[in-house]
Formats: sequence, structure tokens, C-alpha cells
Amino acid sequence: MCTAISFETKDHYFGRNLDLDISYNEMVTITPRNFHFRFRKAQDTSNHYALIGMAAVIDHYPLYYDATNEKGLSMAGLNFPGNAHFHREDPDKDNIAPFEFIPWILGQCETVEEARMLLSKLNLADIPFSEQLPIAPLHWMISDQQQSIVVESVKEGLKVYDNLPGVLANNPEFGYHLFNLNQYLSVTASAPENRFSKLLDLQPYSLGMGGIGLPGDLSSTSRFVRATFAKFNSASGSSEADSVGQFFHILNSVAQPKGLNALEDGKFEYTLYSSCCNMDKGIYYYTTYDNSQITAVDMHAEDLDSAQLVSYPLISSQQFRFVN
Ligand SMILES: C[C@H](CCC(=O)NCCS(=O)(=O)O)[C@H]1CC[C@H]2[C@@H]3CC[C@@H]4C[C@H](O)CC[C@]4(C)[C@H]3C[C@H](O)[C@]12C
Repeated sequence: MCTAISFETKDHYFGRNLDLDISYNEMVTITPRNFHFRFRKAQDTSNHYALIGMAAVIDHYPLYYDATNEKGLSMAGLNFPGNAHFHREDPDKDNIAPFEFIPWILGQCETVEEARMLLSKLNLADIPFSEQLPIAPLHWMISDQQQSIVVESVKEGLKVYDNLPGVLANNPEFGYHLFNLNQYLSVTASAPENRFSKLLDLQPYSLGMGGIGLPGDLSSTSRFVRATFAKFNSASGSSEADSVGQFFHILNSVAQPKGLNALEDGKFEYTLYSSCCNMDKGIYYYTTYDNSQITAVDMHAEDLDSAQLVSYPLISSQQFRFVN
């Protein structure tokens, strides 16, 4: 499972938890403007916006899980098994493979509005990266500094949803998650009032009771509700340290500790990494399951006019700060 959010203080932030039991050796990867992007069914390009994000680089191709471009436009792919459906090539559309979708949008668009224009003539085609890497059943959140949308390619075609919460989790289809928020109408960050009965003397006996009813489990629908509640009630300072810190606290409220989400064959799904990208500054912050210290990579510290990918392996062992 995964959860993605957008977040605003003085600057704008975009990031996600990646929950999985295996890693593909992903690294923080910067794609500079002149890197040659080959598209299977569309025009190649060596002149596009620069990208920073998490990617598995295979055969010199950055397979992005999530990324932000130099204008701040950001995208994340999250699992959508059973519902994701990619279509046969359509001669009247731009045919883009699911693994090309992030470079295709972020390479060309500055805003969500520009992305919507490309989406109106897009067909996500059922083209795998390779035999070893079949199509991943994903859906995507796309955000700029003003708004978010969700893109789901399903049997009926490509669906684009406005995403007012600025949150995405996994199954089922996005419309369900939006409607499901109505269920939690009465949940509050403040102390609850006695609306049960005036005839009974009922009082809160502890702080935090306004949140009773929020789902505490790790299912996709519950994580969506919890992340939305955390994001909308969150009180953050506006400095970079406050904002990035708060962003990770929100993601932590839906993170998965090892062991609590069991798969068959004795494996567990857990939060491999959490990311938070400052969309305005192009700085990608992350923590990993085994390293809670925040590591940062700044895209503007690289030569963005080059043609070579730059990848930083994840620092994934705990950095203890001894004081004696
Ligand atoms: C598994 C992850 C989603 C995590 C998630 O949502 N877990 C919820 C589980 S549950 O739904 O709750 O049960 C997704 C997110 C992005 C994906 C990569 C995208 C590039 C590339 C595309 C190729 O085609 C296949 C290999 C490839 C490296 C992909 C591997 C894998 O698919 C990645 C990591």
C-alpha cells in the first residue's frame, strides 16, 4: 500500500509512503533537461523539464515511482490492482506506456491545467517495460502548487478526478474514497460535545476523544481517511524544517510498521521509504524504514543542462547521534 499527499505552508510539498515487501534498488534520481527520453510510440525528446524523484534506473531508463519537475509539477504512482486496465494502441491518441507516464507529463507540463490538455488525448497503452518488468497496475496523483487530480485508466477508459483532499491511497476507485469521507463527518480534532443526550452526563475523560471513529487500520480506505484528517487539521510552522517535519509526521500517521500487514509466505508489507519534495525548490527529502534521519537531495545542485542521469543510492542504515 502507499499513500501520497500534497501539503502547503509557505512553500508547497508533495510526497508519499512507499509500502512494499521488496525493493527494486530505487535511488533518488535527477533527470536533466537534455537526457534523451525515448518513448515507445511517441516522439523522442532531448529537451524537456528536469525531474527529481525516486526511480529504479534500468537499462539507463529512469522508472520513476514519484517525481517533481523544475516547475513544481509532481506525480506519484500507487498500486491499483484489479482496477487498473491499460488499453490497446489507439491510432487517434498519444500512446504512452504506463512506465513512461511520469516522464511524459512532467517533461512537458508546468501545471495541472497543462497536464489535463495532454490527458485529453492520452491512451495509456498496454506496453510493458520488458519481459522481466511487466506492467505495474498503478493509478496516479498529479499536483501543482494549486491543485491535484487523480488519473485512473480503467476498462471504460481514462478517468480524471479533481482531488480536493490532495490525497491518494490504493483501491478502490477514487470516487469511493471521496464519498467515504462523508462517513467521518463528525470526527473532530477538538474535544467532542455531548450530542448523545442532554439527559446523560457524558464528558470527555481524555484529550483526543474527538477523533474516536477514525479508522486505525492499514487498509487503503482507512489510510485515505486518516491522511486526509491529519493533513487538514495539521498545524505547521512555515519554516522549511517545520514544514518538512510536519509532512513526515502526517505520512507517519499512515505508515506501516513491519509485521502488522502480513502477506502470504511469511512476508510483510511495510513502509520502505517516505518522501517529501519541496515543489518550489526542487529539494527531495526522504527517510527509509531503517533510517529515520531525513536525507535531502537538491536538484539545483546538479547541472540541469546535462544529458546524464544522476542517482544517489538511499542511505538506509540508522544514523545514531551519540552525545557522549
Ligand atoms: C509497488 C509500488 C506501489 C506500492 C503500493 O501501492 N503498494 C500497495 C500494495 S496494495 O495495493 O495495497 O496491495 C509501485 C509504485 C511504482 C512502481 C514501479 C514503477 C516503475 C516500474 C514500472 C514497471 O512496469 C514495473 C517495475 C516498476 C519499477 C514499478 C514497480 C512497482 O510496481 C512500483 C514500485
